Amino acid sequence: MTAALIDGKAHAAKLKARLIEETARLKAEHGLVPGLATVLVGNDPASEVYVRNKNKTAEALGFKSVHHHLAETASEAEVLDLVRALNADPSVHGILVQMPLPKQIREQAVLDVLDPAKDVDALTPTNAGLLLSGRAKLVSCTPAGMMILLKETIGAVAGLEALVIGRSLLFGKPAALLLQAANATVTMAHSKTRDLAEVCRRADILVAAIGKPEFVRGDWVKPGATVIDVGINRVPAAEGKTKLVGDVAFAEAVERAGHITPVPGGVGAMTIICLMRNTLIAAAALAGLAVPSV
Ligand SMILES: Nc1nc2c(c(=O)[nH]1)N[C@@H](CN(C=O)c1ccc(C(=O)N[C@@H](CCC(=O)O)C(=O)O)cc1)CN2
Repeated sequence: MTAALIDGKAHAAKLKARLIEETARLKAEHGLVPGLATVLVGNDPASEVYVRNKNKTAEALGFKSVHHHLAETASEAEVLDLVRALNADPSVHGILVQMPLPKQIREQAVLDVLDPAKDVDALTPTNAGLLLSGRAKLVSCTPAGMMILLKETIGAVAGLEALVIGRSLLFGKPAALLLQAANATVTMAHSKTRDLAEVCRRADILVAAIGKPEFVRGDWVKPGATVIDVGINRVPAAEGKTKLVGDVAFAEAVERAGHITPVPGGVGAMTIICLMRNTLIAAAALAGLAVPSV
C-alpha cells in the first residue's frame, strides 16, 4: 500500500480564502479590523521566520498587524509589561508570544498575565481549562489544524483508536482532548511509555509530536492507519546542506499508512492560518459579535 498524502498547504489555502471573505464582511458590516500583535524575544532563526510569516499572513488577510521584537537579554518584567500593554490596547484582538522564550523568562508567568480573550494560541490556564470542559472558543493552532485535516480526509473519527505521542501544552495535550471530544478512543504516549512500537501498531490514527527525527518507524504503523506527523526537525543532508524531516520515518511509513502528512507541507502548514482564524474569532467576540463559523 502507498498512503495518500494529506496536503496541508491546500487545506490551509482553502481556509485562507474563507478568512479573507469573513474579514472583509466584518470590516464592511461592523467597521471591525482584526488586530494581531506578535511578540518575539531573542534571535532564534526559526522563530524569526515563523513570526515574519504570521505578520505577512495577517496583512494578506486584511488584519492590522504589529510586531514587537525584544532582545535575547530582555527581562521577564519587560515581557510582562509589554503583554499587559497589549492586553489594554483595544486595536489588538490577538496576542502571540512566540515560543520558546529565552531561559530567564518563565513561559507560565507570561501566560498568567495574558488576557485569555486575546490568547490566540489558547495556551493560558483559562483557555486550557475551557478546552478540558468542552467550552473552548479559542483552540491551539496546530491541534486545530490537525482536526481540520482529519475531518476533511478521513471524515468522522468516532470510535477509532487514536494515539498521541507527546504531551506538550502546545500540541499533545490539546490534540488528545480534541480527538476525545470527537469521540475517538485516545491514548497518550510519552518518553516513559513501555513498548511504544506495540502501542503504535494498535492506532488507527497515529499522531507523532516527540521532536525526534524519524523516531517512529514504518513497521510501527498499523496498515491503513492515518499518520499525522507534527515533528519539524532540521537534519544534515547531502553536500553540507540541511533538510526538514518529521518525527516519522516517512519513506517507510508511506508504504503502510492509508493517509499521511508530509513534512514540510502537512499539519505544520495549518498552524499559521489557524492562528488567523483564532484572531478573527477573538476580534468578533471582543466586539460583542456572533463568533464566525469559519
Ligand atoms: N506561540 C507559539 N509558538 C510556537 C508555535 C505556536 O503555535 N505558537 N508552534 C511552533 C512554531 N510555529 C509557529 O509558531 C510553526 C511551526 C511550523 C510552521 C510551518 O509552516 N511549517 C511548515 C514548514 C516550515 C519550514 O519550512 O520551516 C510545514 O510543516 O509545512 C508554522 C509555524 C513552535 N512555537
